[in-house]
Amino acid sequence: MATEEDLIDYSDEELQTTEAANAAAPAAADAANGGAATKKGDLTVSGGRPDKKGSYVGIHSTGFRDFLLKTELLRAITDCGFEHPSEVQQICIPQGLLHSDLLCQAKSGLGKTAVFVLTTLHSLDPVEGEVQALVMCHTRELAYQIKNEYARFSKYLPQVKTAVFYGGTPMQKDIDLLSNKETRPNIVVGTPGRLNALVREKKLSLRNVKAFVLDECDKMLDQIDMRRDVQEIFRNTPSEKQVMMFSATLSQEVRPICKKFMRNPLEVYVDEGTKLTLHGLQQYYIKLSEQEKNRKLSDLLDNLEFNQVIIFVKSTTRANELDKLLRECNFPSIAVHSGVSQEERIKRYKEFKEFNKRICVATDVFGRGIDVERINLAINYDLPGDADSYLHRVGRAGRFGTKGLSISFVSNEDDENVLKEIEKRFEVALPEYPAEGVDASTYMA
Ligand SMILES: Nc1ncnc2c1ncn2[C@@H]1O[C@H](COP(=O)(O)OP(=O)(O)OP(=O)(O)O)[C@@H](O)[C@H]1O
Repeated sequence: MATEEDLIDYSDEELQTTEAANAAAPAAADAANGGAATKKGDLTVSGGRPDKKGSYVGIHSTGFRDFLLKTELLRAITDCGFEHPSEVQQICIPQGLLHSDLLCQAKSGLGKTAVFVLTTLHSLDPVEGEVQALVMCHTRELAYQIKNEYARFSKYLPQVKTAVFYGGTPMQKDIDLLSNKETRPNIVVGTPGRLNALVREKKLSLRNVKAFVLDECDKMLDQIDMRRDVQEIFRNTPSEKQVMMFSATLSQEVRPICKKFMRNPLEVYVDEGTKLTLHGLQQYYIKLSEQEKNRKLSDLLDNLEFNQVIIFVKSTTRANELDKLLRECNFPSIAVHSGVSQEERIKRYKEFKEFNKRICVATDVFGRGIDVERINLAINYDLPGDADSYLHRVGRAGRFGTKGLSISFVSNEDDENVLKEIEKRFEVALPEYPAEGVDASTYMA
């Protein structure tokens, strides 16, 4: 576990020290593991804790029952319609249940959320008034979504209380909930700014925290303000606890930063770019000028079959303008971005998630983590600035191995460079969208 001093700030100098330390750490983990990292399908696995038979990652579980989870959880899993654990769940849930720290990368949409939700719910001893699990992520809608995942899985555990806290809402409501022992949650989900404010004001006590989770951890630790909040919150938790972090993208640079918060974590990585590509997702680009984008988008929406579509733009202004334009053309559109009130944002998120709207124009607030089952078309009206953001965005379509289609508009030299970066990073050739279109049966489930 990193000491407090280690976490004060991440100057370049300090990072070098950490990298040196971490260069030794995997070797130590491998030695304990009896050899090099293990390959499990698309994943490379190392570190972690031994199970009863002394094996580290060779825990063979084909069904959720093999995890020996609480029966209440197994019932909820069945109700959710989950039949088999995904690869990442097979590897990480048993280790999570052994209280091992986890640093986990796996493709978009393959069920990372259930890893920490099930692990924390299984390990939780719901003592009234004790916050035992703390889960943080980078956007308010994602926090809201995670809170709902806890609700789904704790359906048969009525004594477990979960609450979500994020900015843009009256803090007094959070304080009221936390100040009453009877309403105080056992599991807190939230965004770091609000959580840190509650901790600083001594309204949220973290002294009983046993599990500390960061979803989309690379994003959270990349952004300096968020990282500062995360660190401050971390310092207020006991040193003896389980730390788990997740993302579909974990660059070599961010891994040592994540590991500063951990003790001999199980490390799960997708080290080959090709293996981050979603197999069910067809990806194309269209070269066009900025002026041609609206016409092209309208043609695509008219001609393509889709259940729900998410259209990404680069700014709140553009999101509003495009949404307005689409609605004027009678497309059932909705816009989600940081320029609307928080209450309205959640309302729109729900409308889209519940299939009351089929088209969502969004900025990057919806670029990661958001899980809407029926999205099978993702359009980059504006291409993002980097390959990782692209991967997260297109991963909104084709969830949990389903089929999907993504189309990216390329309208200037910067876009062309990003396109090249995407092809290089994920070792894929991104073809031009065919003039004759794409047969719906190839991307519709
Ligand atoms: N074992 C399972 N069987 C069936 N569906 C599952 C299973 N595990 C997760 N899912 C479903 O798959 C979808 C994607 O899961 P989740 O949102 O956790 O993915 P993720 O790995 O966090 O993706 P991202 O990196 O994009 O955030 C969800 O709708 C979830 O309910």
